[in-house]
Parts: sequence; C-alpha cells; structure tokens
Amino acid sequence: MQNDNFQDHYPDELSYCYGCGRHNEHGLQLKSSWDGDETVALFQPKPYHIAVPGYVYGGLLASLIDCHGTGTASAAAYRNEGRAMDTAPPLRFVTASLQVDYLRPTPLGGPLEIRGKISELKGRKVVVNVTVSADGEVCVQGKVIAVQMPEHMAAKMDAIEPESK
Ligand SMILES: CCCCCCCCCC(=O)SCCNC(=O)CCNC(=O)[C@H](O)C(C)(C)COP(=O)(O)OP(=O)(O)OC[C@H]1O[C@@H](n2cnc3c(N)ncnc32)[C@H](O)[C@@H]1OP(=O)(O)O
Repeated sequence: MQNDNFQDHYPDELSYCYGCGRHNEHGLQLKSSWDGDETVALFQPKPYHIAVPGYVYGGLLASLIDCHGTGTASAAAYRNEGRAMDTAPPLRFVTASLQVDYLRPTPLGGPLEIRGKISELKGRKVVVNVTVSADGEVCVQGKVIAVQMPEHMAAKMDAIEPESK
C-alpha cells in the first residue's frame, strides 16, 4: 500500500537528491513507503530512460535501488527506535555500498515496482535487499549498505548551489 512517503519527511536541505529529492525538479523524485515489514515504491520510466530500444537503462535502475535502499534504511532506523521520521535527533543515511545484478532485461513500458527488505540493522549501518520488478517479474536485484551520514557531510548543507535548487 502506498502511503506516508519516507522522502516527504526528509528535511528541506536534504531534499535535492537527484534520485529522491522532492525539491529537485530535474530528478526522479522516487517515493518509498512501508508495506508491512517490506518497503515499496513505484516508478514510471519515461521513454527517454532507454538502454537498448524497448528496455530500461541500467543506471536508472541502480539509482532506484540506491534511493529506495537509503530511504528504507532511514525509515527502518526510526521504526527500530519507535519514532516518527521527522522527530529529533535525525537519522539520515547515505550509500556506503551499492551492488546491482541485472537478472533479465527490464521492459520499458509500464510502472516498475521497487521492493526493499531489511537484512541487517546494527549501529550506524543498515543493509537492505532490493528488487525491481516489471509486469510482476523480478528483473534486477541489489543490495544497499547504508550508513548514517557523518557530521562532515552535514556541514556541506549550506553549500547548496542556487542552480541545483
Ligand atoms: C541523507 C538524507 C537523504 C539524502 C538523500 C539520500 C541519499 C541517496 C543515496 C546517495 O547517493 S548518498 C551519496 C553517495 N554516498 C556517499 O557519498 C558516501 C561516501 N562515503 C562516506 O561518507 C563514508 O565512507 C561512509 C559514511 C559511507 C562510511 O564512513 P564511516 O566512517 O561513517 O563508516 P565506518 O567506518 O564507521 O563504518 C560503519 C559501518 O559501515 C560499514 N561500511 C562502511 N563503508 C562501507 C562500505 N563501503 N562497504 C561496506 N560496508 C561499509 C563498516 O564496515 C561499519 O560496519 P560495522 O558497524 O558492521 O563494522
């Protein structure tokens, strides 16, 4: 069930990510939410998200896995602490490792379903297994190791260029 998107709870200054930032008008604006103990997102590729004609570009698929994984990591960390996502102190995650396996060509046409399962949550690290399916068939699987964002990255938040807004 699609509801209460994780990315809508990111603070404004962390909402310019190309993959999932709601303030990035040039980006993908991925929206992820809980579905029981799993997470889900739907994404409709555009005709120009093309690789081989008729199939989705693999870099786009990796981006969807990346941002769904980091969003899932953040939501899982809040859930683990029994807190709502916009409560303090903030739990923000970046990608430490992104592994992607393309199992079969992903048809370019209808919406893609991205699903996440948390396989580990320990300390500052969350590991999320992610699949991307088209027409009910898993085409891509990936693993995201997300780590809580270090303070020195947060310090750069003042450096958002006006043209990226
Ligand atoms: C933030 C809010 C939302 C923003 C939008 C969503 C983001 C969208 C996704 C992205 O594109 S983020 C941008 C791409 N990622 C980066 O630029 C991150 C660059 N790397 C770093 O800043 C650091 O390497 C990192 C924060 C990921 C880890 O450095 P730390 O010094 O904080 O990690 P540390 O050494 O303390 O390790 C913590 C745990 O993570 C594990 N780890 C760290 N790097 C790893 C790695 N590369 N592969 C596997 N595991 C890794 C490490 O083994 C350890 O596990 P254990 O606790 O089990 O021992």
